[in-house]
Amino acid sequence: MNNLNLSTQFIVHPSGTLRGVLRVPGDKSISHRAMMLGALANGITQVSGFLEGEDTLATLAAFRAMGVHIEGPHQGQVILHGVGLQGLQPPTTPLYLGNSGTSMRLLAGLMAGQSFAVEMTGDSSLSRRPMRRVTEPLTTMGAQIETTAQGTPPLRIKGGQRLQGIDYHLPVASAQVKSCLLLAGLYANGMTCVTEPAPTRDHTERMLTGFGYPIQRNGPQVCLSGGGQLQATSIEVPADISSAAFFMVGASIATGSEVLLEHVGINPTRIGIINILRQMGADIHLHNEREIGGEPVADILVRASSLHGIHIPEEQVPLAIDEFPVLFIAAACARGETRLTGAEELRVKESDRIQVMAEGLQTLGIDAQPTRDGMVIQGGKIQGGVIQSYGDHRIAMAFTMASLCASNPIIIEDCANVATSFPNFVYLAKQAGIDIQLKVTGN
Ligand SMILES: O=C(O)C1=C[C@@H](OP(=O)(O)O)[C@@H](O)[C@H](O)C1
Ligand SMILES: C=C(OP(=O)(O)O)C(=O)O
Repeated sequence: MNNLNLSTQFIVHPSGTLRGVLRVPGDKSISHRAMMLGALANGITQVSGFLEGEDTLATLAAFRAMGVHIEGPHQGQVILHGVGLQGLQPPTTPLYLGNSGTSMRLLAGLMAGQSFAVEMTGDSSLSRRPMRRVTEPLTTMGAQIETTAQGTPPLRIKGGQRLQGIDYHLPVASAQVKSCLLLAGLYANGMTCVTEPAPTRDHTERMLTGFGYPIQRNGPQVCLSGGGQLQATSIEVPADISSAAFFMVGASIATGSEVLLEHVGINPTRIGIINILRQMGADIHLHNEREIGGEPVADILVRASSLHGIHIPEEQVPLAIDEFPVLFIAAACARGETRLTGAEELRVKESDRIQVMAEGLQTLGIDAQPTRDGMVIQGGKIQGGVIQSYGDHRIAMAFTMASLCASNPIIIEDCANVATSFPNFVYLAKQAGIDIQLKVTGN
């Protein structure tokens, strides 16, 4: 996000192969949760590998605004002087959360349990995103929250309410809603249980365990009781598989490529990208598998291969939810038809990722037909063209990878938000062999 009326373009020329050893930045989901739990723990939490992206910095700034002393970030190191679950101070201004849905939805759960009122705002994209999915169950727990008439931000949370535990069945597979309710449950009377319709990322559950908070898992259900304490710990954040995904697809589609992605989180609830690409014929090997701070990690070796279209299994959708923009690029470069169904959630991300990706692929000469809940893509020859990313970081990075199969340059508009999740994307892309220029113009 910038507020100086600057416009940021990527100009990407077709280039040959992707090569090298790359370490992409820290996992966004884990970085957010490390700030939240570290701030609310008793004692000092040391975090390394923190993602210094705009989204996670928004979460960090929110806790500073509520009186938490936080040192850093400095080269991914953050030291949080936890204030305990009851130790936050009322912020003096609304909490501005930029582009970050994760910040707003998870903080909604935490803020519902505070004794003071909070207002949370965001940029134009976040201000369009649906919040009833969190405000409705939080209201059932006893919270008092106002949204716009459309159920979008700003959120005004009254505070000072006694929350009651809830037994909630998620209507959509969403880790943000699950996490929001578990975090509210820390402040609730009795037990809070959340049942998910399909597995979603479980970083909140793993990290709560790491902070010594008892949780019970029973198949699709996870429960905790309010009234406990978080004990400070140290956290090493692995590299983000959602950022690595761009290079996994890039290396798969660019002839002669070989890329080693180091220290990437391979939590089973996040590896849809590996499962789907392998089913399409990708050459992906995991090396040096290990566990770090309760999260599995590996080095991922990807070599070029000849991809073919598939019908993406629906159970993989929540496990790859942020990777579909770049998976659509893989599909455009694959032989035959790729069909995605069961992914209507893509319509309510930073942009409508079904519509925006279909539009961009069509601009590049690909037959991509959007459907209510997915897309049908015929692999083909990618031409050059000018793509609108609509300020969505993952759209901008996905079309950068399309250049590896393109016949002519691709210009991508409105790319500043790449800094929300992957601030050094252009640098790493260049290092790996992509011919990318960043052009910033004033208007
Ligand atoms: O919990 C999280 O950290 C996230 C959950 C996902 O959102 P949903 O829960 O809305 O699917 C994902 O798209 C987002 O980037 C991060
Ligand atoms: C959907 C995303 O993030 P958020 O919901 O936190 O804005 C994303 O990073 O792709």
